Amino acid sequence: MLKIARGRISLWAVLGAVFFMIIQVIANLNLPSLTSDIVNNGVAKGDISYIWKIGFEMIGFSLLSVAAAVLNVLLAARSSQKLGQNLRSDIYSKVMNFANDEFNKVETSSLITRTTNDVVQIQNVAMIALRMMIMAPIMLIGASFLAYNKSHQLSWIFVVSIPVLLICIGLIMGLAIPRFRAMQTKTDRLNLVFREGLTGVRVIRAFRQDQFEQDRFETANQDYTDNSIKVNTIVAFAYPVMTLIMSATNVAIVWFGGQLISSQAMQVGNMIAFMTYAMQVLMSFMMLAMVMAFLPRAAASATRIQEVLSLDSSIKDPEQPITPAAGEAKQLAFNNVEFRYRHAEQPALSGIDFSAKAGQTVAIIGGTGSGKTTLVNLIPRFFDVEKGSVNVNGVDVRQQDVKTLHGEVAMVPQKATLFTGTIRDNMKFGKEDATDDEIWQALDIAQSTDFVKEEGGLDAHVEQGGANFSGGQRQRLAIARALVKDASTYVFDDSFSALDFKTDAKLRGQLRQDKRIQQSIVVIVAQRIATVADADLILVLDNGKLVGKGTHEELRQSNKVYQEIMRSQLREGEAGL
Ligand SMILES: Nc1ncnc2c1ncn2[C@@H]1O[C@H](COP(=O)(O)OP(=O)(O)OP(=O)(O)O)[C@@H](O)[C@H]1O
Repeated sequence: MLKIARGRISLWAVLGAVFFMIIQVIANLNLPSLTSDIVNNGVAKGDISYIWKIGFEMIGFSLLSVAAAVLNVLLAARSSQKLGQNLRSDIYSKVMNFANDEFNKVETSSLITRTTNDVVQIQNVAMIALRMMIMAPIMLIGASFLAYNKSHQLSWIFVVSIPVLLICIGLIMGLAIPRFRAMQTKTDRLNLVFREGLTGVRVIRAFRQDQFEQDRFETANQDYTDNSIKVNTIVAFAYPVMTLIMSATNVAIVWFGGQLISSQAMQVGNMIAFMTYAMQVLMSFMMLAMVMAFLPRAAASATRIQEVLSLDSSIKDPEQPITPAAGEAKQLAFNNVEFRYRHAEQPALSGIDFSAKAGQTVAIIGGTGSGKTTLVNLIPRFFDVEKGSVNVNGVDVRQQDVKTLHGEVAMVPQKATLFTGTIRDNMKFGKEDATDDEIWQALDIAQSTDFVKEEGGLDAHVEQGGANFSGGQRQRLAIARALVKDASTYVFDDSFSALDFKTDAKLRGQLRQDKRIQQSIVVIVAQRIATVADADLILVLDNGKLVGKGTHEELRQSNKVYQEIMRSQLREGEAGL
């Protein structure tokens, strides 16, 4: 836990909090002694001026204690909130730099729990640490010593009450701690089921799985609730037990103290002070117990946060990045590439070898799961190849600065993702200073002008994930967003499949005529022969292997897989040729 706090919490604020806490405890420890003085020497002897004098001293210590407590709380609250803020920022920027592999290691829902709930646990424990964890030991030692000083004869009461208290605390904590620990994993599960239900709500309805999903959520919810109820019941049980022990201690002090007073072996003031110190001793144990209850849960949270923070992105910048020479003709080359997903037995791609230069279009066609998406994901180095190399503009992608490389590749992923904001905000994603003219031009090529105008132009609102647009419209907006960016390679991963034949053809026609695109390389992943037919180079993939490479005419005449795809589409009247 200390590891994740290091560097994220201000040392000065912590030292300040500790300092004021020490002042508060010293002031609190002085008050019972002054009470005993006022009773023994003032009240008992009727010395009014002594009562005034000690009374003022007591007011002074009380004010000092309050002021120190306020300053301690302020500093502790500030430090713990800052710690939480820094942790959230660090987790977020770490996750943003994750490669695809790391997302497979930690579930997205768990990442959200770790950034929110787990961080709150750390904040809470930091707050408690800066108050109770400092206060309890000082108060325990100070109060025990002062109580013994006030009355040696009554000190044996501690010998009974402290072990009884410790046994009760031990039993309660023994029952509560494992359940406290389980809270985080149960929160994870609850979030996972809730998130899946939310994102898949339409599918759930369409498959009439509402009841199944509801039951699944209820099970997770019930599990979480049962655990919370158990924890709270145990903790609630602690309160009356502690009060009982404290009351019993008080009764014992009054009983035996009274006998000592009547035999003139003790003064009344000393008994009152002893009683207060006894309460402070027992309170210290209770505070320590509370800290112990919070610590395991926070320790579990700290481990979960540390797991994320220590995950190193598998895609790293090289020590000495090579920047492709400016002004040279753009090019893209795959040199005998082999790639395997982590833990996969078979390579997802092997023997991929092709190259393209500025102005050319490379199309990739193949059946479902043949490796098309995997291939294009290697261009912006979302994964590293196992053998061979991927070169963008003449330099191996592994030797380039990752951010610079991403600047060179404009990608339209298979699943179009838009962000909350306006259409303009979304369009500027790849080029912050894009002008409205540039945006309209990109929207025009992407065949989106009409519906964007209908929606209210560039200021039209885009809901979360682009929910207020149809699948085809989202796809076109994602295409336009990529076109706004100045890149040397434009990748369209099955982006035209949601378009009808006519729009698809029009879009590709306009793409070919665009001056900027003419100086770049276009990579199109498609299922339809019509979409790939006019490409300069068509790659035919089958089961991760490159089984055909050439133009439409060449492949049509000699490539069996290509011919089979053509035949199946002609049968279905889909080829559009
Ligand atoms: N993250 C992943 N981890 C492990 N295996 C994966 C992963 N993504 C894809 N694969 C596997 O790699 C192979 C190629 O998948 P890929 O998504 O590249 O195919 P595709 O040709 O794009 O398919 P589609 O046309 O259906 O999108 C498949 O067998 C798939 O199961």
